Amino acid sequence: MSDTIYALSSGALPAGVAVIRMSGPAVELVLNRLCGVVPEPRKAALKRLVDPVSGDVLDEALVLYFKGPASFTGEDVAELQCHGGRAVVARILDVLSEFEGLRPAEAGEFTRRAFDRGRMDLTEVEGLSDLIAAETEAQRKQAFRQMGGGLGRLYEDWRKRLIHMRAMIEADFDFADEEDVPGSVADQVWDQAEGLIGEVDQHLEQSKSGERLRSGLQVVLMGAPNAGKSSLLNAIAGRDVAIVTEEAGTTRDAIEVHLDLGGYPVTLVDTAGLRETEGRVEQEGIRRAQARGEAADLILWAMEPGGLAPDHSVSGLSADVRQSVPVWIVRTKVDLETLPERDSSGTTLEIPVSCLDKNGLEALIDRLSGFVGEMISVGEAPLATRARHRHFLRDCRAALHHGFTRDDLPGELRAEDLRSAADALGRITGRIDVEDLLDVIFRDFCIGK
Ligand SMILES: Nc1nc2c(ncn2[C@@H]2O[C@H](COP(=O)(O)OP(=O)(O)OP(=O)(O)O)[C@@H](O)[C@H]2O)c(=O)[nH]1
Repeated sequence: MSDTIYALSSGALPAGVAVIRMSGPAVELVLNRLCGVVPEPRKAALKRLVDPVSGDVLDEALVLYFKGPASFTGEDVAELQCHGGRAVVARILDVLSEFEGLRPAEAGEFTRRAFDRGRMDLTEVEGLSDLIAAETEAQRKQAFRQMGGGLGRLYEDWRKRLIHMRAMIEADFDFADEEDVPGSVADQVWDQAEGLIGEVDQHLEQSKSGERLRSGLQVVLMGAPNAGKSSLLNAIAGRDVAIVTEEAGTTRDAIEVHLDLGGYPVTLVDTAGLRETEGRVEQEGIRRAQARGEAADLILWAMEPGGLAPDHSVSGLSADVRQSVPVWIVRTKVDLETLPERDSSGTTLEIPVSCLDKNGLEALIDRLSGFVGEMISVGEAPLATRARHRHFLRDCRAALHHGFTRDDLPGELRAEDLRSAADALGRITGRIDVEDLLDVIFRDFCIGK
């Protein structure tokens, strides 16, 4: 019999209300001892909680009981909605710890029990984790949809189709008689498999947006020392995040701010100015700046009047980065100069900005929002949101493609490819052989969830 677990499931104390949650076989006994009765399932009951040993009244709380399996974990679950004072919560947790068979829950343990009892598949578990971590509206929507099973249903539908295809081929082996047109069932099946390859490809392509939305876009400020990068970061963030001085080489380590641009998450990164230097700390800062630039979704290259463009700077961007990452030139400190007419034939976008009088700032933020909206265009279709999903989708596609193209192989071997493709999808939803993945997935959860 499993332990009964308990934890404070609500946030930091003190708070108006705190929610203490319990799950496991001893829940009914605990409720009987604490409040003298097990309330009717799913009906809130206002009860005095009493320490069964001393008879002290601990608090007056709303008690909710969910009889398993109709509960979040599938076990008997109770929620004590008590006053959110530190001493109140500490005393109730203390009293719970005295019950035999009760112990504090580990991080993510309630959800892990829900998964183990088949209440949620792995994509739903991940959706729940993302929902708790969501910082912007678009992230919230995506996570909520995934938690509701949208993604899991898509993969389950594909998996069932694959199982059906394999069954058709196997039935064909078993009942083949010599008058049948050879290969006709198999041909139909492999036509369907080809269709599924197309669906997987399309899903993988669209899912780039899903992953970007989950993790946020990286916009990295780069340029020569003193070009005005930190000032720009502060101006866009609307607060003093990075230190600004007249001294070149002020910023050493990368500094991040999280922005919500029209509901989409963006991490804006300030980096050390790029130049040749002997200073070991500054060299390390520049190495980190280059690394952030390589991983960026967009580089904003700050260039002060008379400054150097990325291609001409002493320690500018490598050709590789220039090719793979879009770069916008932000002409900083434009309050100091009259902008010369520039040749508009260049392909790099140039945006004039002054952090002193805020000219051009709004236009820059608007352009950024537009860019982010284009990079993360999510529609209503469920999207893969993790590298883990992509990995197994590629395995699925590879197996299907192998079976589809190798018509020189015996039918049994090709049918095996259908099984491998279905198994790869089963690993995404957790129906198949995922023990090794569980610790990684549940590691991100907080206690009480
Ligand atoms: N006039 C004017 N001065 C600015 C503007 N933006 C920044 N500065 C000044 O330029 C200097 C350098 O600004 P920073 O924002 O620290 O530049 P940085 O590129 O982060 O510098 P490093 O950290 O050394 O790489 C400071 O003295 C700022 O006050 C601007 O829009 N107009």
